[in-house]
Amino acid sequence: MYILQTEHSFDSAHFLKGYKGKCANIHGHRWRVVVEIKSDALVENGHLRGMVVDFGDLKKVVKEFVDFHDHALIVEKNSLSKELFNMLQGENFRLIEVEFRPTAENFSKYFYDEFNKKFDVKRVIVYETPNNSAIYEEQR
Ligand SMILES: Nc1nc2c(c(=O)[nH]1)N=C([C@H](O)[C@H](O)COP(=O)(O)OP(=O)(O)OP(=O)(O)O)CN2
Ligand SMILES: [Zn+2]
Repeated sequence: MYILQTEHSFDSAHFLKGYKGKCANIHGHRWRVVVEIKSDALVENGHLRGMVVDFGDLKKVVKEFVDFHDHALIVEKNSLSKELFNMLQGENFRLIEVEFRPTAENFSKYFYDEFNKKFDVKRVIVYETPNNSAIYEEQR
């Protein structure tokens, strides 16, 4: 099996509602998203011969979606009061509401599901800090 790997990072804030510790406060990370795609075969003809996919095409898709999350406050749905949420938006802060608690684990599945729409994804690794990461992959 061939595996291609690419990565892109975004800087954003989050907090973990109900967490007993410092991560309950709004704080930021440089989130590093590593995407691996897999294939048993390579393209046989044409200008992509010998490749799984063109790194350029893979990078473009990963960069575009990951960049959407840059410089935002990522908020789990219903974890802020409607009033505060609206006030922050009223101040033009960029909020991204997600359906999940914004942990590294949940982000790894979130990115896996997104990129798996276009590529055969082996796994996604999300680094929340340089030393801590979560991996999502599906059992075969
Ligand atoms: N399994 C998980 N545990 C934790 C997650 C997570 O996503 N999955 N997230 C957090 C917090 O978001 C937190 O930001 C991480 O904190 P921490 O590991 O303490 O990282 P720091 O680099 O800030 O630690 P220092 O010791 O202050 O350097 C918590 N747990
Ligand atoms: Zn955090």
